[in-house]
Amino acid sequence: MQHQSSPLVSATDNRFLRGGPIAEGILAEVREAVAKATEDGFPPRLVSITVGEVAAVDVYVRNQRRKAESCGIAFDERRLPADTTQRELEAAIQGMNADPRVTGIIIQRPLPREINVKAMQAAIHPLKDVEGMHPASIGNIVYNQLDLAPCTAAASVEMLKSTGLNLKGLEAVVVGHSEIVGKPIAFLLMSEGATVTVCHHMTRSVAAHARRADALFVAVGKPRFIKADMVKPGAAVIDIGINSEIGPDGQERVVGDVDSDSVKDVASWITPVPGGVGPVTVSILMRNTMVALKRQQELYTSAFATKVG
Ligand SMILES: NC(=O)C1=CN([C@@H]2O[C@H](COP(=O)(O)OP(=O)(O)OC[C@H]3O[C@@H](n4cnc5c(N)ncnc54)[C@H](OP(=O)(O)O)[C@@H]3O)[C@@H](O)[C@H]2O)C=CC1
Ligand SMILES: Nc1nc(=O)c2c([nH]1)NC[C@@H]1CN(c3ccc(C(=O)N[C@@H](CCC(=O)O)C(=O)O)cc3)C=[N+]21
Repeated sequence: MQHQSSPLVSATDNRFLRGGPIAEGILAEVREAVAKATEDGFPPRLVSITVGEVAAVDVYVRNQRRKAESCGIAFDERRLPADTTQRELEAAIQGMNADPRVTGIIIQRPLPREINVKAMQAAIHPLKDVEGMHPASIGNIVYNQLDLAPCTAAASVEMLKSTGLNLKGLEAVVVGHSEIVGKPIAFLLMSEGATVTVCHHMTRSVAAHARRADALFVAVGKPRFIKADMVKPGAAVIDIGINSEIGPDGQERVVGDVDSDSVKDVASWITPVPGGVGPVTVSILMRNTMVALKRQQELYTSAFATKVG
């Protein structure tokens, strides 16, 4: 399917950090890894679990399937009914943990309120945690082991790196501190040597912090939350928000958290939505799948290797 690109993105305007080429670069490496693993008898397989009907997740899952299949990764979609209990979901996860054909498990958020998402994330075997959300995976990030990080956070930092800015000592401000986006971004940036400030809904003046940022990461979930007067001239602005709204033409459209019409005149770099962090997030998931597979392969080989003669 052809995605409509943001009207703001123009081929000649290099302030816009387009995600497509970065995503493609990552996928090219993944394709090679998939071919090699398949040849070695370890074909990768992802399982996506969705509970109930969640429109916001559909785009994400569709893009996951498309990218997985384009790399040769098998993709199974399990759609469980909205009234699935936590016990039932846990049992399904245990089954996948035990199934050697399953490389990685993705629990699509949001889950119904009755289900404890943290408990479910922890129920996934750490070796099958391709989203980097298991407490053990998060712990690895804190210990500066960065090869398998939460996808959106890793994608956001990848976008910043594509500017060529030196991250050491860079003033970075992250707005939003959710477990899947804001917090892991802060850890990754610290590991890269940036000086990091994290803002959330109790922060007294988000604007005062944001204006000091050389790199501003925004993951709040509110359209046009960041306006031009909150951005330092010359900054890199990484817009992680994915919000659906009705445009002036009465059509539904996807917008980020940054008022890009005004911010583009102040910032040196800005990521468009759509076409920015989103496609890179999905590619990182594929890369994580191959990191997980490699770990499983190593474990299997060391556990069962028999030397004859
Ligand atoms: N591109 C991608 O791959 C992905 C994009 N997203 C998008 O990113 C956005 C954020 O997602 P997610 O982190 O899951 O959302 P959450 O709703 O979990 O988190 C939003 C964060 O924003 C903070 N916040 C809310 N209002 C304010 C405010 N007025 N000032 C400062 N901080 C505020 C909240 O703080 P507090 O907790 O203190 O209330 C919270 O930490 C959404 O638009 C989502 O769709 C999400 C996942 C992946
Ligand atoms: N466990 C979990 N992890 C997530 O990371 C997670 C989640 N659940 N639930 C839903 C949100 C949302 N999200 C998206 C990621 C990429 C695109 C994406 O690829 N967007 C493209 C296409 C947009 C379009 O086609 O309209 C773009 O921005 O250009 C969209 C949405 C991940 N999330």
